[in-house]
Amino acid sequence: MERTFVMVKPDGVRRGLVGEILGRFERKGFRLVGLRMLRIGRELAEAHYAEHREKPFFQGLVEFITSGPVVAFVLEGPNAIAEVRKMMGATHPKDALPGTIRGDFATTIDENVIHGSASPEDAAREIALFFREEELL
Ligand SMILES: Nc1ncnc2c1ncn2[C@@H]1O[C@H](COP(=O)(O)OP(=O)(O)OP(=O)(O)O)[C@@H](O)[C@H]1O
Repeated sequence: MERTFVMVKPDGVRRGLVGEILGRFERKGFRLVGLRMLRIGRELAEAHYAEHREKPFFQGLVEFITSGPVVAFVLEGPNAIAEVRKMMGATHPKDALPGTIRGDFATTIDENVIHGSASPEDAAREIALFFREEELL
């Protein structure tokens, strides 16, 4: 059984897509093991996106992810990391197929609605950044 970290970004929350997105993962059969709504601070944003620190879009990315509440959650299930990324669709919505979350709900790369861990190492790091052990049930 594998766990992954997922986050509905500020654009998804603002647009009222939380229920739709959580519902897709629940209907697929993943188990929700942790859930919180929060406004990300600059420090957490920079830690979460540390791998992109040198990229030209880093400042914009931090501004965006701190611009409003996000909904962060942990899902558990077989191959959860890869399956969730499949359901999210490609990072750039222009490449995301209809039927995926980004394919159905996003048009631009800077506001692409959802984040999901890319690897087991990322999942462990991101879950620990957002949740205490006792918050995962
Ligand atoms: N060229 C870009 N311009 C603006 N934002 C970008 C660009 N490339 C990536 N991003 C933003 O940075 C995030 C992380 O990029 P990454 O390449 O890790 O994609 P990802 O792993 O599919 O996305 P995420 O980490 O959000 O799940 C993207 O989701 C997007 O919001």
